[in-house]
Amino acid sequence: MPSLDDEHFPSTPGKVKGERAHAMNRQFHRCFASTTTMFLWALFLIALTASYLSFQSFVDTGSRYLTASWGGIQWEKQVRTSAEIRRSGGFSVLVTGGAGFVGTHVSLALKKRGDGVVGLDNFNNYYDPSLKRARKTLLNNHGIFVVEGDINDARLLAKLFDVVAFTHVMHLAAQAGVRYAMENPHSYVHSNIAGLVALLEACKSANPQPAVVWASSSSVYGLNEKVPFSEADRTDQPASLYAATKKAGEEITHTYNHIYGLSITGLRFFTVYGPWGRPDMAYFSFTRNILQGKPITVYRGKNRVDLARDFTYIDDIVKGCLGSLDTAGKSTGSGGKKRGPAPYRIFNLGNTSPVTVPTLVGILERHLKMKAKKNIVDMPGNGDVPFTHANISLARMEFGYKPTTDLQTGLKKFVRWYLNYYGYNHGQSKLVN
Ligand SMILES: O=C(O)[C@H]1O[C@H](OP(=O)(O)OP(=O)(O)OC[C@H]2O[C@@H](n3ccc(=O)[nH]c3=O)[C@H](O)[C@@H]2O)[C@H](O)[C@@H](O)[C@@H]1O
Repeated sequence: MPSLDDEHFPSTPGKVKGERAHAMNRQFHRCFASTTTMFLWALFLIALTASYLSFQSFVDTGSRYLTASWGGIQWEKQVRTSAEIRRSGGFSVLVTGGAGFVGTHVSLALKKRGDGVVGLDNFNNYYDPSLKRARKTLLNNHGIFVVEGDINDARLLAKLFDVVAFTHVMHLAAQAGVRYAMENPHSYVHSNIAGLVALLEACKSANPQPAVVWASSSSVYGLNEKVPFSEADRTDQPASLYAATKKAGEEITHTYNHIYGLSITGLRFFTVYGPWGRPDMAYFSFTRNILQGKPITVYRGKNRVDLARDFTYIDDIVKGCLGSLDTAGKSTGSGGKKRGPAPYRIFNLGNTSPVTVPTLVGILERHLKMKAKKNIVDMPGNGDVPFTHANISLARMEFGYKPTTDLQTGLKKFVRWYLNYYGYNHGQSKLVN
């Protein structure tokens, strides 16, 4: 049986040898030529990719400089002027989340008493950014400059500390909202973990180091059932990713206090509400829906028990924030080196009188003079906790914290603001959320 080779090659042995060698030579050349071509092509493609990437980074860098909303002599002047202290013994405070709900109120209160204030806000679209812009205008009208930028931008933070020797940082920038964490978990890690670390890095390196007061949350109590919630209670059972990032923040700030001597105060806010509030919160979205004649969803706990919150009015929270700043105590480090122990404190800032969600709806109905269309549904497993209730004795002892506004009074002020801000067209033209 002829082999395959015999079929392909002539039968004369000598010739076969020469022909075969020639053929193999040709094969080799062809092969070599095609390898070289492939190699050249590969080189060409690598060069093309590299030049594309460097072009992209050139475009990015270029556009960063073209579109950067910070930097320059005029910008620095605005920052410096805004940070000017106008009372003896006053502070210069960097307020992160400056165009946020609590940030706006705290900034105004600080400015009013003569402290210097610079806001920092990234104006993200978690909720209607036009509300944040309106708050910014309000702040500008009171001589407060709000820098547009992200707490994750280390260069911006370094620049701010370069321009102003901030005595305090009121850190309120965060991804808020308990239930949204299921939709966009990474935004919580980005702002509440990475952003917090970026901020603490800047604070620890600053010379002098500022004292840091920052917003933790009542949600850290998670599945804790002991009431009222005291600072020493368990906080190792968070019910939502949001709560977990706030709890992580308490641990992270502790390490910066321990290693670098940063003065740290964490404030556990309890469901803060009021004028200029957050449209994603229940009292706000209920008001909008009631005015628009749309239904509202009222969650109900296990065994048909109503959910309850220790709703806390914004003016009381502001007093708590200022009291915390006033008693913060100094950071001890400088240039990233600890010089001695610094204070590390955590306080509840609540109202101490929980109110059920249906009662909240009833109060809104009375203030709005309209009936709500209620859909009552069992609380979905979305990170919510059935109730919150603050023990505030620690804050009372430390800086005389004493909330004075009940929900009825506070919601009346909120509704007045809401109607004034959105008008009687039920907010349809202004609200996005
Ligand atoms: O105290 C806190 O630490 C937290 O307070 C609020 O979180 P939450 O108490 O859940 O506030 P809302 O979203 O306004 O909800 C209030 C109550 O209304 C209920 N609710 C909410 C939305 C809704 O459509 N229906 C409804 O019944 C919730 O279950 C909850 O019991 C804030 O949104 C958080 O950012 C903050 O950290």
